[in-house]
Amino acid sequence: MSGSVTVRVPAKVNVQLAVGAARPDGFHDLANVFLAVGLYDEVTVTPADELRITCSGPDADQVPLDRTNLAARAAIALAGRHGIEPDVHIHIAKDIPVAGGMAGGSADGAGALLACDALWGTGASREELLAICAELGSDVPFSLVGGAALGTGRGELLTPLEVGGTFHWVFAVADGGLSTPVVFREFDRLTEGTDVPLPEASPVLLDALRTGDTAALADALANDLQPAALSLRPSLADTLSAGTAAGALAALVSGSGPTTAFLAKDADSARAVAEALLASGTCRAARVAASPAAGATVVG
Ligand SMILES: C[C@@](CO)(OP(=O)(O)O)[C@H](O)COP(=O)(O)OP(=O)(O)OC[C@H]1O[C@@H](n2ccc(N)nc2=O)[C@H](O)[C@@H]1O
Ligand SMILES: Nc1ncnc2c1ncn2[C@@H]1O[C@H](COP(=O)(O)OP(=O)(O)O)[C@@H](O)[C@H]1O
Repeated sequence: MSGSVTVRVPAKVNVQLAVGAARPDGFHDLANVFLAVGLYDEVTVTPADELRITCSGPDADQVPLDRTNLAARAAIALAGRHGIEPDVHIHIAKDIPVAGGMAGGSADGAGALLACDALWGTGASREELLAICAELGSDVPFSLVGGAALGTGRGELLTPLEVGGTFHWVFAVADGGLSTPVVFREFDRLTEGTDVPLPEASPVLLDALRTGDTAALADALANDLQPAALSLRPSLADTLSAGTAAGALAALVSGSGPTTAFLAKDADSARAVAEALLASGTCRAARVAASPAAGATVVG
């Protein structure tokens, strides 16, 4: 066992996030239409005397460097199944906003899993890798597969989706994160006493993805967690308005937030919206990215 393996893993945006009522296990059934976007973390694993994690990048100080890190949990889970010690140095080059509703931790979990599988020669099947991903978190299987997919159950049961074109996005990064369980709890509070419908994917939205129709996708974007994220962070309404005023076709909170996502007509428009968002002072950073993006990929 020698050398290192590096895996590149994309962020995601949820183009539709339909949320059902809370289940007895505390999770919510979802119709979660994931789209991988071209913002990436890179996870590098190198043999070491013991499990160790380091992280670089603008948000590195917000990433846990102990065994709660999803990348560490992935290495431990794979090693445990194959009767080996998870003695690796995991380095995360983090470009995905932390606690931003873009599945950065999930990306690192999927990336570390694929990287350790290659480093250790464990030869895990795709099914085994996906099963470990689902144990790590609801979003982790999608980080492995990328592209676009419908996630049902708590989001971990994936059906790949066809995407017929390139979509151009701007992501406005907020100051500070939002906790995913806290946002789901706020959803429960806001929907208390109402009949929460069973979550279902929108055929119109799936068709817009399949045909690569940006205007139709803009009309169909939907996030049931958005009212909860806005209730917890009312200032996000200003960011959403600033992006649409700058020419975005549509705006929504990405997953549990607080990152906000703006769908643009084309790459030039995306750059203009990003500049206007930054100038508006309603976000910490504005990032441009195209979709779909490939899932976790060994790059070195
Ligand atoms: C909301 C979504 C949308 O894709 O992601 P983010 O926007 O936060 O990235 C996901 O459902 C988040 O997935 P993930 O971040 O993997 O969550 P998990 O670790 O599985 O669960 C964390 C907590 O979120 C809540 N949770 C998560 C998924 C789900 N279907 N129902 C839930 O109620 C539960 O309180 C759970 O304890
Ligand atoms: N590798 C990791 N990168 C980022 N956060 C991680 C990681 N492992 C565990 N976490 C924890 O997961 C929380 C959620 O982070 P993240 O996955 O970036 O956001 P989100 O769930 O909103 O997409 C963080 O606050 C952090 O405590």
